[in-house]
Amino acid sequence: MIRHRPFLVEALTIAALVAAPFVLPHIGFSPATINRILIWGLVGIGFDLLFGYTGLLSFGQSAFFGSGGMFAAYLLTQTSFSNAIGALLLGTLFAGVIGYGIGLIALRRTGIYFAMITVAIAEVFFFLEFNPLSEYTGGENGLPGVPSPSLSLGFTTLKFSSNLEMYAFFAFWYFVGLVIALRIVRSPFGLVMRAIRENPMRAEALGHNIRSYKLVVFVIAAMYAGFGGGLLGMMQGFMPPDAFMFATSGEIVMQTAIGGAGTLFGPLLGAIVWLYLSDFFQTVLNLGATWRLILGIVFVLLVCFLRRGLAGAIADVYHMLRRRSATAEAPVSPVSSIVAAPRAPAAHGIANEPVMIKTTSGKSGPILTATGLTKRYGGLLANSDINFTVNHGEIRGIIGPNGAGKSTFFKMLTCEVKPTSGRITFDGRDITDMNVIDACQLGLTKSYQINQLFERLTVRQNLTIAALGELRGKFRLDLFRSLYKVPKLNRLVEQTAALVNLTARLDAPVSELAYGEKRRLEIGLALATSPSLLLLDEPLAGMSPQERVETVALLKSIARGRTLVIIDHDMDSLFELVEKVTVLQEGRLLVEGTPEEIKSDAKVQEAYIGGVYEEVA
Ligand SMILES: Nc1ncnc2c1ncn2[C@@H]1O[C@H](COP(=O)(O)OP(=O)(O)OP(=O)(O)O)[C@@H](O)[C@H]1O
Repeated sequence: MIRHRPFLVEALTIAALVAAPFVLPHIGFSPATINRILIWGLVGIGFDLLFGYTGLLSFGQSAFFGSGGMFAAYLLTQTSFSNAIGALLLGTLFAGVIGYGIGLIALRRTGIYFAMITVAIAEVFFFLEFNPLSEYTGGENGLPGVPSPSLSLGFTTLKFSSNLEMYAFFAFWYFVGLVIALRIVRSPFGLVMRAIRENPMRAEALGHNIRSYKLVVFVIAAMYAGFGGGLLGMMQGFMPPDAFMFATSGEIVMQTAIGGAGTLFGPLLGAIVWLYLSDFFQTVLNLGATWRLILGIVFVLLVCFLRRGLAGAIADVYHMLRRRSATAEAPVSPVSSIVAAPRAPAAHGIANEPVMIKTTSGKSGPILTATGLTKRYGGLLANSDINFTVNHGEIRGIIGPNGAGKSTFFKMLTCEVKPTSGRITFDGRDITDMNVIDACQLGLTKSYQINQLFERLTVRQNLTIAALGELRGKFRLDLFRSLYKVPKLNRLVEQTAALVNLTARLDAPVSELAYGEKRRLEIGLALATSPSLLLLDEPLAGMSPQERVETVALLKSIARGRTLVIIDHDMDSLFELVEKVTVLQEGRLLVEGTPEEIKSDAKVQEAYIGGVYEEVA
């Protein structure tokens, strides 16, 4: 087991920051380069939260770096404002406000389209700086005369003018930035960020409003960049216009890739390598313009051979050594970053604790009603005029040949896709026009036919992500709250793991699970949202005969006191589980009845002639 050592990372960082200005000059780093590394490292922390933790690749950080820096420099050089730290913070705020506006637009798209929008935004800001706003930014001359940082204590003023004094100032802010980021990644908010990176579709289906989470992270990254821009102006005594250049964004991306994304320290390590090599190639080897070519080749080699970057490689070696030395202990699960997500303390005697996952609690009557449900994909009628009712506490099966429209039907019920016509009522509310996030928050969710897990996280983290949707609602700005401190979280996670028989695998990464275990986790994710109605889409799909027997037994125990609708092609198993069966064929409801009635129904036999039913009947 990996023990979580509080403040170990922080303590090591302080030690490294204190030692760096005395050690690095001996291996060829100039004092100015060391200060620059800290600035890039700090900007990179914000970028890493956005890219490494949330999976959003932005090429627009130069816009915020330049805006925050110019704003602070303008205050200090063109107005009577003389408080250096105040100017830095106002520049940061300015970058955050711009980040909010841009985030609202850019985050409407995902993937490559999001990245391309950020490229365009960086270019727009570069143009604005040089042309319409040159009166404020100095255009191609930038803003000269930015004072070095100082701090007024009332009785005296601390000035940070020499390289070493400036280093102390920058190192302090780097540390503050790091501590803030560490708090964020260790919070419930931080775990949702990783869920978005791994599988945004599933994060939404588990009730998280991922658009709001992404916007907050985008603003945070913009603020880190804006603060770094302010520091750059103070370090150089001049705010350069090239802060706005696209190359600035590119360097942040490359340094993070070299150092290792999703580690927080990666950008700093990347900056060390990048700036050292660029200094070395230019000033020591006098390579002229060729230095860019060599640096490019080094970048390609590093990224190809260290796919998780330097920080990832260091973490891998560290965990390998720990695994070797801990032969007597249970196998250690590799973590995906230097900063392992905190492990909640183990629950004791969970059998005696109050049950966190909702059961039907004695309600009766319909929980879900679908009326005239129809879904058309272009010319194809996937579902046609389906009327369907499920009562509280009922276990319903849905069968039908391949392509009968079963999965489409589930997608409409959970509000993943909008029906072309018809209405859906859940627990007395019309949910037809609702989205999947709100449907999950209401207590309606499903497990997927093809696993939709958070592959690079552990089983515990997977279940925690699902439980957080239930316990925190669709969005909460708990950036600085510890995961340990979310009430009831640990109990809900442990009880869900027990229900799907994964207690012994809680700290294993999903990528190490056997297929049958992954299928159980798929069900566990849906269960951890504590649904009032759980839809299971082919829970037995792809399982071996032995796994099927075990999973059917598991489903029987889950079914107790719950309302379930289960789709499966394995009719023997399904008929063992359910009280009533609905048969779909070619998008239409063919017939409903008990398993016995369905087995002997002529229409069903005809629908399946030559198909699955004939084989199992
Ligand atoms: N997004 C989509 N766009 C276009 N057609 C779709 C889409 N999703 C499903 N379909 C079509 O709708 C029909 C019903 O598909 P659906 O997946 O709901 O069937 P199913 O009964 O779940 O099948 P299976 O048992 O093979 O999973 C199929 O013809 C399928 O090709």
